[in-house]
Amino acid sequence: MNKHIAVYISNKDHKQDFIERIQRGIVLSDFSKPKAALFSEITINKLIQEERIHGVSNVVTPTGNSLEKSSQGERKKALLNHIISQNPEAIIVDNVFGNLDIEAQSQITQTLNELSDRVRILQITKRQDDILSFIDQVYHLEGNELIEFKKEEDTEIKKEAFVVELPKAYRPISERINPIVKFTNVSVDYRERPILNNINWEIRKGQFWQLMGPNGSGKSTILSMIFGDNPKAFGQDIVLFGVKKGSGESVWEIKQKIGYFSSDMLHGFTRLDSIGNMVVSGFFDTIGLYKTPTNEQIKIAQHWLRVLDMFDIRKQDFLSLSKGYQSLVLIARAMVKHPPLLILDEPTNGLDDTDVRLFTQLINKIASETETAILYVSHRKEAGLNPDLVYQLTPHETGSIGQVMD
Ligand SMILES: Nc1ncnc2c1ncn2[C@@H]1O[C@H](COP(=O)(O)OP(=O)(O)OP(=O)(O)O)[C@@H](O)[C@H]1O
Repeated sequence: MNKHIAVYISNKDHKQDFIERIQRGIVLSDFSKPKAALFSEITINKLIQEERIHGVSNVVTPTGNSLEKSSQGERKKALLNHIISQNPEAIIVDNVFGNLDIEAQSQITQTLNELSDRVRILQITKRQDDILSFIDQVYHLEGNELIEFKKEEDTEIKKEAFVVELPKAYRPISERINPIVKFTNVSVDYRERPILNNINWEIRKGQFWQLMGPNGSGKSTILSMIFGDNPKAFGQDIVLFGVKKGSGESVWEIKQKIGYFSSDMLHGFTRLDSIGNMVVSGFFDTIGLYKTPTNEQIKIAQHWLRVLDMFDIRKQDFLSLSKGYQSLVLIARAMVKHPPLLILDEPTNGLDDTDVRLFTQLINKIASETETAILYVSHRKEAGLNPDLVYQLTPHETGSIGQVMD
């Protein structure tokens, strides 16, 4: 009988180091290299790097696109199929459901269930709800040691974490900017493959939206037309902050009005910066501080640090914080300029249960105390996070159509 193991880790544990120790046979040696394959975003990122260097990858995606041009979900499905085709003795499964839509989650659960008859599975997860049903034993980490994990009653006091009121708007959000985003009959295709079909959607001041849709339905494509410089936006009827896209405004001008946070940002920082500098740098849309902030900007940033209860540790290195606390700092960084729109792109991917609770409280506070509209993109319905409106993309052969759900 196979013994399947889960290790329930928190953001305080160094996941990548832990996985490396497993692969080197230092711990859980049945899952060392080359016996066990690694199903993880770490592997996907490595494959994308290789693809950039060599131009090709032997991992085939369902659309035939390169991994880099594939959606997050397509990449994960392709990697799992590739791993299965290699017949490994064991698989390390890291953050199994991250970025996957509900249907893909149930497909992957079924595939792993079937595999579990012949392949040993080691699951690494930060979310208790994600522990797969066939897992025989669950551990958690204490330092480098594995300790048997028993689900305890949730003894944590669920008190409100952020008691300080949020700072008032730095510059009032103009009454005239409404709607903030308006798409009229927007259609997109890539190499003649239709992705979006006649999208009509508007985001109004202060609204809290969730953008949903299965993997590959075009969520990131929509975001890149709002926030990025996707060339597909040109010639389309997209109005951002009252200005038609492509009519002369620069990407920089648009970004000034948008606060953006994606869980991917947590992997991008290498240089050392203090927590305080990180927050105040949000006024300049730079990572780190290159300009001298005004006294007003410093005051607002300090106010946000007090909201996060991090004022006293503002001089500490940002990178010394856990991923969960780093996310909170980056939300404050996105919010200091009090933008009309805050985009949260898969924000809880990779966070642990405790951090998600804090994160949810901060977003709810922003939704109730500011006039900033929130666009939250995720497959996950986080308990306690309640968007007012959902925009649902449903794929069709002629491209995804969009619908407003209440
Ligand atoms: N530059 C590109 N060239 C070709 N195809 C692309 C490109 N960018 C995206 N696509 C394709 O467009 C489709 C929509 O991708 P998009 O990333 O917008 O989906 P998504 O809803 O965000 O998916 P996920 O939830 O998996 O991240 C996918 O099939 C993807 O492969």
